[in-house]
Amino acid sequence: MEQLGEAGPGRGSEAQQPPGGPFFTRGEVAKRNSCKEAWLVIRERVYDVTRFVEEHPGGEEVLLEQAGADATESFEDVGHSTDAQEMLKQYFIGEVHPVRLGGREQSEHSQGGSSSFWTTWLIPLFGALVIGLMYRCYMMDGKSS
Ligand code: HEM
Repeated sequence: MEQLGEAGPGRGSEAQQPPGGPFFTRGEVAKRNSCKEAWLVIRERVYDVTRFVEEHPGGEEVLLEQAGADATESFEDVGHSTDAQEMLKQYFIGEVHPVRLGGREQSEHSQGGSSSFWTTWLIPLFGALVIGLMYRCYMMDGKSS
């Protein structure tokens, strides 16, 4: 709910052409999937419809079914009126941020890359050191006898 406060000033006229944030991941939206908190994604924008669920002319069930998910298709399939499109603004809280998602995926990849670097180089290096030491001991043994 803390994001609601943050998003407050962004409502109204700014919601039509949001300036940028706040941004939410689809994972964050997916957690808001109950009647206590119901968020929807419509055209890459995030809407908090918690207080609208009971007022929805199409019934609360359809909204709760879509809560936490991307409702773009269902919203458009119904052929909502321009009034309904206008109403969206009231519930706008932010946008889905694909860059942030991409960034996280990338960093996971690079982390995986660095761990494979260690397994690729450190283990063989350690093995070579042990073999070298064993060879040296073997040679010294040969010399002493
Ligand atoms: C914040 C999102 C939504 C808003 C503001 C909204 C608003 C409205 C409004 C104002 C109506 C009255 C008819 C009209 O003016 O078009 C309506 C009807 C309806 N809505 Fe929504 N709606 C939303 C999301 C959804 C979603 C996600 C679904 C789909 C599952 C849905 C399904 C329906 C249905 C089935 C009707 C009844 C249509 C009819 O009686 O012909 N709505 N909605």
